[in-house]
Amino acid sequence: MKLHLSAPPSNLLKSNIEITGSKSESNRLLLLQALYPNISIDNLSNSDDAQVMQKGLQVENGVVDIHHAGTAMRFLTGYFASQVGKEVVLTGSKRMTERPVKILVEALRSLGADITYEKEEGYPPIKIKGKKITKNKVSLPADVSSQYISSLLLIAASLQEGLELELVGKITSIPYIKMTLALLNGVGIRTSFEGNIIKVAPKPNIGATNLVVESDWSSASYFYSIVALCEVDTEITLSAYKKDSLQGDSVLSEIYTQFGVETTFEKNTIVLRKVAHQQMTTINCELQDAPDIAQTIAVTCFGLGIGCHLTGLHTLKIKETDRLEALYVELSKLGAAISVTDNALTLRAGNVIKSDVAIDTYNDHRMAMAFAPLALRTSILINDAEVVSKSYPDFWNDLEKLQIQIKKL
Ligand SMILES: O=C(O)C1=C[C@@H](OP(=O)(O)O)[C@@H](O)[C@H](O)C1
Ligand SMILES: C=C(OP(=O)(O)O)C(=O)O
Repeated sequence: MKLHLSAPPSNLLKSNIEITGSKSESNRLLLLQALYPNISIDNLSNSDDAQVMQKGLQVENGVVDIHHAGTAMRFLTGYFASQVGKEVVLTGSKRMTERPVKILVEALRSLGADITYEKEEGYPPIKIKGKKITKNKVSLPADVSSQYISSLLLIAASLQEGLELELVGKITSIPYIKMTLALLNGVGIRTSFEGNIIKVAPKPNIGATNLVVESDWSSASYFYSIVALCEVDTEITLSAYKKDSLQGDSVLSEIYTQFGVETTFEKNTIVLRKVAHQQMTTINCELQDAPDIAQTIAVTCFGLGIGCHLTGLHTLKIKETDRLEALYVELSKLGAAISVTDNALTLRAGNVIKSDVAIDTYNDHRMAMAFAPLALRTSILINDAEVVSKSYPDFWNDLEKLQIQIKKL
């Protein structure tokens, strides 16, 4: 599906949007619920990734296809490795077979798990024969993906002796590890995280516990970008959010003050308001803790004609696509002066934005959603726009509630 997006010349918006639960929190809680059936969950994510996770958890034997869902791939690897009597082949989309799992597989093997590669060493598909895991100490590199660590932490309390992890190297995407620990604590599991050691105490059972998932902050990022690109007094209200979020991407509320977006927490909503402000020429942003909002921020800067230097982006190359390369190609098509390295992106201030450029999305939901707000500055086309369903199936419907005109071509 190819979409043509445009907006009327005056863009002063006022709107309310409801976003469903965080896909990261949802996929963690779904796994915990499979281990501890007394857990109930409200405001689950309606994303494809949460759906494949739910389906995957129901499989006892056979093939589990998690499509593009990185968290499902990594979290289910730990889950099936520790489920005695279950035997599955875990696989996914073509891109998923290029996203590494070796660090996690080696950590699980050193704990006694039975996992073998079906094709290429280090990558899905993998065959997992569930085993009782009795060892309780493992050390693993922490600088490639936090999802390997979360995967181990999520099964940790269900193991006989609990688990102690030693994290080696610079720890990446730390808020996601802290989110996992906070959710474990939320269901009554004891944990500690000191220096590079994480300990999780064993917990065979959990009593009736209800958890409400906060809505997805990464999805909120596209509305931050829209408000930044709109006129003063534009106001978008998003629900349901809270100030003490577990999601690292909530740092958006601070980052976007630089673009004149003010956030107010009112009851269970956030109100994003465009205010008059001094526009900067260039911003610097370290995103090691919030890699999923890099694309949104780069495009906002381009739309505003602001330069940026974004760092801490080393994990972007192994996500749904090589996001650094994809940003380089697509922003260049629009007229940007951009350069990227293996872990950083630099955009020069003051570009003219070319009209009617068709943005390729590379099977990456965030490419489609990050570029959509540019419709407020010029008309733009989005190729394979259905990719958004990975995290935000209602995205285009919600965009239509704003004054963005969407035509299917
Ligand atoms: O644990 C999670 O829910 C996630 C962790 C991050 O991955 P990395 O730790 O691989 O950066 C993030 O990019 C991903 O969208 C979700
Ligand atoms: C990287 C992402 O997801 P995952 O790694 O879970 O596929 C994302 O949603 O931006």
